[in-house]
Amino acid sequence: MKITVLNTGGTFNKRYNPIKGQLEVPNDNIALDKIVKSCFNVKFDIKNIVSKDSLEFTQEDRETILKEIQNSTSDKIIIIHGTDTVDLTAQFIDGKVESKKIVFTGAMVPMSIDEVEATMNFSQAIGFLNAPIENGIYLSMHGVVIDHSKLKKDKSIGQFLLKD
Ligand SMILES: NC(=O)C[C@H](N)C(=O)O
Repeated sequence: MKITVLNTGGTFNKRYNPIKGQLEVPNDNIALDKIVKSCFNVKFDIKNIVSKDSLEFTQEDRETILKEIQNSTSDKIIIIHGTDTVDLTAQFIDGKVESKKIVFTGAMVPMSIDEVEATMNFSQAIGFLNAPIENGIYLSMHGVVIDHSKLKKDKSIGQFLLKD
């Protein structure tokens, strides 16, 4: 199986910069590389297209993501995205892409601080894409992979919960 991964930054990728004394979104794929090296049955094509906290995303960044999806020859795409505005990007993409299975994911805690949550959110996206699913725009967070419109970040508790 082949999966394209578009890395757009977010907390998933953040690492501590000891010189500046702060967490930063790096423009590399070190967090992802760590996970995919255990996926012996999947061939990944990983592309770093935006490296930002998603609170700083502009319309141009969302256009960049859309263009990458539309130009991709792959029909299975995972997008690593910051959790604060992943809903906005998923809504923007919705209706503009056909014949693809797109799964957005991210993390509340950087992979560099605690690997569990980021690895779970990403791995469940892989498992989902392994199944015979319909084309669509999905979100993979905190134990579910579901149509993006059905899962929402509760900012007061830092959890993605199913909408009623
Ligand atoms: N957990 C996160 O990813 C939050 C971060 N502010 C972002 O949206 O990039």
